[in-house]
Amino acid sequence: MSDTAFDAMTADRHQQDTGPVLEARGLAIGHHRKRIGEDIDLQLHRGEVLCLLGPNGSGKTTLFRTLLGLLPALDGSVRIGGKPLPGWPRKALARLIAYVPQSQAVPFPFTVAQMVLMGRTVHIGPFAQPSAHDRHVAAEALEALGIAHLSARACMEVSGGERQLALVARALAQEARVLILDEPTSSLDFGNQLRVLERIATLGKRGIAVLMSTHQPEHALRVADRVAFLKAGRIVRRGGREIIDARALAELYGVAESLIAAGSA
Ligand SMILES: Nc1ncnc2c1ncn2[C@@H]1O[C@H](COP(=O)(O)OP(=O)(O)OP(=O)(O)O)[C@@H](O)[C@H]1O
Repeated sequence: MSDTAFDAMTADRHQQDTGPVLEARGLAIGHHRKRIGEDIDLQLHRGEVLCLLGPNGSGKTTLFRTLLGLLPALDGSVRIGGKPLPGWPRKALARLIAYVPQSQAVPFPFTVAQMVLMGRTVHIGPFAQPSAHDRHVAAEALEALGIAHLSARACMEVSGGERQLALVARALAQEARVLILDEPTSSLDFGNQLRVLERIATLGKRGIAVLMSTHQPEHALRVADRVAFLKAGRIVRRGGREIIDARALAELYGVAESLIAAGSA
């Protein structure tokens, strides 16, 4: 599909706001053909922040990677913008969806600014250099996450949290319509957690669809329009923020309700 055709198609979809931008139906997920989850139905709409909560090993990352086509669906289907995932050309998908994985080593000596500028790759022609606009967007993303001062630093030489902020900045620079963020605040200090959450909420308001996982229910309470609980590879509960209560969390994480109540006292 040409870029122009793709733009026309997605612009048209956005105007009409037809259906979910991302949808899974009866999805089974796993590794090496071994199922770790099934019967997953999920819909993500434009301008919506959907938070996935679930214990360690419940399948959040596996689900994200399957939704992105990085792992094969073992059953069921994934549709992006109404079209089956396997029908999407890789490049078009890369322009539409940005993914921030849980942790990512950066083995090459890129600077933070260069890495964030890489978010623009999907907008730049095969042998072209980044334009002034590309640099501007990347600089804005660095600014938005409060890491402009790290621009010239090597990615290998910044802290894990700073690198995580740079990865979120790279996703912002990509200007994708769908963001999939795997525990985007996991190694951030309190202030940076709030900064990233605030950014996520803003993106939602701007019409970007965000699917994120978190181990902190209070983060979902801050930004989520909808919440889904994933337990042993199945969505066991879904709804608005109000589904996050002590009893539901106790059941999800297998701890006593009194322990949760004590933690929030
Ligand atoms: N590459 C792999 N090969 C085989 N099994 C895997 C692989 N990656 C993950 N798993 C298994 O799949 C299950 C789900 O893992 P996954 O990483 O999706 O969980 P998660 O909910 O993201 O966990 P966490 O909250 O700890 O990040 C786990 O049992 C895990 O051991």
